[in-house]
Amino acid sequence: MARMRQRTRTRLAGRSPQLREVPPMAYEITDNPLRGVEAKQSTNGHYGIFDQGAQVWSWQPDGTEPVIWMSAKSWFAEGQPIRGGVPICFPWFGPGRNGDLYPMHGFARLQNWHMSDVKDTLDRDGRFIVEYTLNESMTGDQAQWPYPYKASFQAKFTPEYLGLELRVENVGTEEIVFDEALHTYLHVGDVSRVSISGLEGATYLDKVSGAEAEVQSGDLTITAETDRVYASTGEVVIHDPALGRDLIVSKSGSAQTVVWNPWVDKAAAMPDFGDDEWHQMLCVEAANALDEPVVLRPGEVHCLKQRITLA
Ligand SMILES: O=P(O)(O)OC[C@H]1O[C@@H](O)[C@H](O)[C@@H](O)[C@@H]1O
Repeated sequence: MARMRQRTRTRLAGRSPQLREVPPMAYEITDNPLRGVEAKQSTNGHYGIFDQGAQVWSWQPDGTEPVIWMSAKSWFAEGQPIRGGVPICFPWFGPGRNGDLYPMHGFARLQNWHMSDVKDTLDRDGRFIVEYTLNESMTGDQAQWPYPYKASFQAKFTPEYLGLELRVENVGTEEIVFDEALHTYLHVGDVSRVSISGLEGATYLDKVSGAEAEVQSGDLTITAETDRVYASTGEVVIHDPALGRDLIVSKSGSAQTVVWNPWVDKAAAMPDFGDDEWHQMLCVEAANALDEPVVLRPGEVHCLKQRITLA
C-alpha cells in the first residue's frame, strides 16, 4: 500500500516555486492530530479514520454538513478515548455486564489497530475503503479478557453512505463471550427537535432511571438525559428538521440499539465534552451487550454491520 499520496497542492520538481493543483479528491496518511488516514473532496467533503481504535471520526459527503459528530474538546491523545466519531466497543460495553471492567467500553478503542488495506477510487466514484486488523498479540496481556481472537474492521466511505463492518473470529480452543458496539456519534442540528422512528414497541433498559422493561411508544424524542438500550434489530430513521435531512441507520448482526445523549449536567461533568455540545449530537449505536453478548465457539466468526445513509 502506498504510504502517502500527494497533498492537494504539490510543488513541481526543478521548476519555479509554482503550485500545481492535483485532482480534487486525494487522501493522505496523516498524524494530525493522531495517526490515521484522511481524504478531502472538492467542496467541503471529508472522510477520516484514526489508527487508534480504528475510529472513524469524519464522514461528510461533498456539499453537506458533517454527518459524524466530533467534539471540539476531545483529547486526541494516544491511549485516551476519542470523544466522537465511531468508537468500537470491544470486548465489553460500558463497564461490562457486572459493572466492574475498565477501561469503559473495552480495550480495543484505546489500541492502535493495524491498517491493512486502503482502496481508493475517490477520483472515479468518491469511494474510499479502509481496513484494519487487531488481535490478542497486539493488545497484550488483558487479564479481564485473556482470549485469542482476530478482529477486522472495514470503513467504507461513499458519497451516499458510510458502511461499517466489525468481524471477530474465535481463533482459540475454547468458547469466547464478548460484548461489542459501534458507538456512532451523529451530528444533528438541534437534538431537542429530532424524532427517531423505528423503535416503536421495542422494550428498553433505561440506564438513567434504572427501569428495565420500558416499552417505546411512538417516535422517540430527546427531552432530557437519554441512555437507553433497546432490544431492536431493525433500522431507525433520525428526522432532523434543523438540518432539513434524515439519517437512516441500518444494521445487521446486532440485537440492540443504544441511544445516548448526555444533556446538560452530564455534558458539563465530562472534561472532554463541551458544555453546550449536547445540542448537536446523538449516539445511535449497534450493540450486542448486557444480556445479549456474542458467544463464539472455536473457529466461529461474528460480523456486526452498521450503515448510515443520508436521505
Ligand atoms: O464516556 P464514554 O465512556 O465514551 O461513554 C459514553 C456513553 O456511551 C453510551 O453508549 C453508554 O450507554 C453511556 O452510558 C455512556 O455514558
